[in-house]
Amino acid sequence: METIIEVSHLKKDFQNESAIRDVSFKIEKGEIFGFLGPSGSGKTTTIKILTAQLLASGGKVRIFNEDAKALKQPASRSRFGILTDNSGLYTRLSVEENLLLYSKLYNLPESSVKEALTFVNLYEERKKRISVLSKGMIQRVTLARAILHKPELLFLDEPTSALDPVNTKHIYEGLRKLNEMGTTIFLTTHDMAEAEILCDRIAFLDAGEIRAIGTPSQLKRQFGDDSLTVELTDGRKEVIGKGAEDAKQMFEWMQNNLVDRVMTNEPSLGDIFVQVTGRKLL
Ligand SMILES: Nc1ncnc2c1ncn2[C@@H]1O[C@H](COP(=O)(O)OP(=O)(O)OP(=O)(O)O)[C@@H](O)[C@H]1O
Repeated sequence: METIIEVSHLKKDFQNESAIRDVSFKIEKGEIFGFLGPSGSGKTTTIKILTAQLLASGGKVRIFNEDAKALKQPASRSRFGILTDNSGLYTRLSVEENLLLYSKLYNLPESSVKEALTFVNLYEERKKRISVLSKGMIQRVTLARAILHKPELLFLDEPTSALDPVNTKHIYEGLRKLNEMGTTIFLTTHDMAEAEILCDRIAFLDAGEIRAIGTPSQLKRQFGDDSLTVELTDGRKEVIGKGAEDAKQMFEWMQNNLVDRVMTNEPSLGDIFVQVTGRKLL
């Protein structure tokens, strides 16, 4: 396995406030890794440090096995893409003109613009000026710009925060396709469903610290119980475990055709977040 991002003991202090406290994690090539945390937990600060837009107060960040500062070198620029809320688009130019400028910067063929605009479902609106676009459309143009050069590594800060459900689904499908083609993705979100749908692994961030980290199913196993709720045809609801006595009881119900539905009692990511932080993910 090839490690693409390695963060050790990362710290960031702003004046008197500690925004990131001793954060460590590794991301392997081909992963979609999600930083899940409420507002103010340190997601944007982390992504800014990882993309060399902000200096850390302590710790180490290595991207592509080099110090994160190397991302500023022209040779590294084509290896990654970033989506953040500061769009940096030329508002008087059209969607297409903005992307054509970027395609020239990266020496890409013009066809890359059509491909990226189709990816974000904006090809039909390519002639519109940035100044007349909605927030969600601007987010999609910024995403198109981030993926224009099919980077090896993509940083996405809350990629669907301004999108409607149809475009959100479209973007999820596109990101999965990009990932299948080899792009490693680091994304931040406060949307548990998004983390569960997209991410291979998740870190729960709270007040600048990672409280839990793992695949969604590892986290559910670690923090959940493995009981089952059995709904019986006579209307009873019984909770059973996985021991021998419970298995015998289940067998008996099944023999007597009494089982209507069986459901696992695994916790949602939201339940786990409440369990590890003591507060809700809003
Ligand atoms: N430039 C700055 N100066 C001072 N404090 C800052 C600065 N940037 C961030 N902070 C503080 O650091 C903490 C983490 O902020 P950050 O923007 O990383 O959170 P977040 O998880 O991305 O939140 P959101 O989901 O609302 O974007 C917050 O308490 C914020 O006020």
